[in-house]
This record gives sequence, C-alpha cells and structure tokens, in this order.
Amino acid sequence: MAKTAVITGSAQGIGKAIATRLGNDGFNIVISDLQEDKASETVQELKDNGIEAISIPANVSKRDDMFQLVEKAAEAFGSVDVFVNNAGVDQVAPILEVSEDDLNKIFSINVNGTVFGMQAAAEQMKKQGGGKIINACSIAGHKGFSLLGAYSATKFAVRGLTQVAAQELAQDKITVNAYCPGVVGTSMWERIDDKMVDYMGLEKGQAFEKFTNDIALGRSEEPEDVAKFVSYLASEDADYMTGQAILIDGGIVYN
Ligand SMILES: NC(=O)C1=CN([C@@H]2O[C@H](COP(=O)(O)OP(=O)(O)OC[C@H]3O[C@@H](n4cnc5c(N)ncnc54)[C@H](O)[C@@H]3O)[C@@H](O)[C@H]2O)C=CC1
Ligand SMILES: CC(=O)C(C)=O
Repeated sequence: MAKTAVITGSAQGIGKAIATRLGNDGFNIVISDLQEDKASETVQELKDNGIEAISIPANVSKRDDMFQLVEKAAEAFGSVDVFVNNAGVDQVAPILEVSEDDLNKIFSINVNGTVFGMQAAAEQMKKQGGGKIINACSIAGHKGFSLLGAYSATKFAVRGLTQVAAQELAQDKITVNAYCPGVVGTSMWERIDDKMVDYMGLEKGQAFEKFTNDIALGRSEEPEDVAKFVSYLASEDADYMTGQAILIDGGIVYN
C-alpha cells in the first residue's frame, strides 16, 4: 500500500514543490492550506500528473484543525506516514518596532502550528507504529538577520522543538527532522523584499539581490532544491536520522 504524506501550507511555494516531489516518489498526497481555491488547483495539477492527491483545508494555528486534518487524512488513505509542518509566515521589522500583535501572530503560526502539527501527527503515528515528522526551519533559525527578529525567534524555536520531539518520540519509532532553506524566490520573499527595501532605503528587488549575493553557489534557491532534500528526509534512507535541522541554503550559513 502506498504511504501517505500530509503537507501544510502546500497550495503554493515550497510546500507545493514538496508535495509534487513526494507525489512523484509514490506517496499519496494531502494538500492542506488556508487558501482553499489554490489548494484545489494544486490537487488538480498533481492528479493531472498521475499523483493521488486530495485537499483538506486547515489553519495550523488551530489545534483542533490539526487533529481533524490528520484524522481525515488517515480516513481517506489509511495512514499518515509523513507529516510536513511547512506552513509559515514572515515578519519584517526592527526589534524595537515589533508589536504584541505581530509577535502573537507569527508565533501562533510558525511555533504553535508546528507544535499542534507534531501532536496530531504523533498521535496517529503511534497507532501505526511509527512515522516521520518534518518541520520547516530556515537559515534564520541558525543565524539572526537584521529586520527578521520575530521570524528568526520562531525558527530558532522550531529547531529546539525538533530536538525535543525527536527525543520524546524516538521510543514510538517517530523521527523528527527539519529543513532549513536559504533564499527561495517564493511569494514569501516578495513580501520580505517589499518591506526590507523600505527600511533599507533600497529599490524593489535589491534586498533579495543583497541576500542572494551572499550565496556561495551563486544563485537563489528554487523550491525544488528544498523538495529534493525533503524527499530524502521522508525516505527510508533517513531512518537513522532524527533531531536534525539541516541547512539547504547553497552556502550562506555554516554550522
Ligand atoms: N521562501 C524562503 O526563502 C524560505 C522559506 N522558509 C520557510 O518555508 C516555509 C514555506 O515558505 P514559502 O513557500 O516560501 O511561503 P509562501 O508564503 O509562498 O507559502 C506559505 C503557504 O502557507 C500557507 N499558510 C500561511 N498561514 C497558514 C496557516 N495559518 N494555516 C495553513 N496554511 C497557512 C499560505 O496560504 C501559503 O500557501 C515557511 O515555513 C517558511 O518560513 C524557510 C526559509 C526560506
Ligand atoms: C525567508 C527566510 O527564511 C529567509 C531568511 O530568507
């Protein structure tokens, strides 16, 4: 029987590339996102390419949504073998200007959402005798970048949560790892660039260019570059790996 992968925030961007890659690897795919229409379009694209896929809308910042997502996915396909906590949002501002609402919003999605996703996935995976949880971190979870303070705090939190969950869930044969991309030209970076250039007094596109100039491999990252690595994390080749938050950034941060 084919294994099943659930990917949050997968209507577009990195999540969509992960869903496409895992679908091509032979997984049944559950697309989950707040953007229901876009999610349905993504499902149709996957199906047109011979991938078994459905959409189950969910808001990662709501714990009940995450439990219902896993329950419905398991009902539809019989199991949840891989759960990718990919959904995330950005926030650009100097630390001295970050508001209480800004902090609550970004933590509710990037941190609470990751916790709720891991809780829901682990409950199902324990019943099945194991599984793989994969979290979205970032270069900003390894290094602080100016104007990304709140975002960076959430991604350092994801790294910590990945390490703790890996230890707590190992006895249930559940591995927990994270991917840490660099500068990927999705809608997230369009938003980051728009806000950064205002703060930095630059022209549109120049913040993205400035970050890209620091990449050793000389180009920005494609969502598919991330998806290839997640394909490995989701595979049996990664069975002996847990608690890791691995940089896949073309050479920006070294550690
Ligand atoms: N784009 C980049 O350069 C990098 C992105 N990342 C991380 O990768 C992940 C994906 O990022 P991108 O594809 O670039 O972003 P994106 O903004 O293109 O896509 C994010 C998706 O998440 C969905 N989403 C947002 N809030 C949600 C919620 N509460 N519940 C369910 N879905 C929600 C959005 O509707 C969207 O479809 C994020 O966790 C991000 O922090 C990490 C490093 C670099
Ligand atoms: C969006 C993101 O994680 C960075 C630092 O590029």
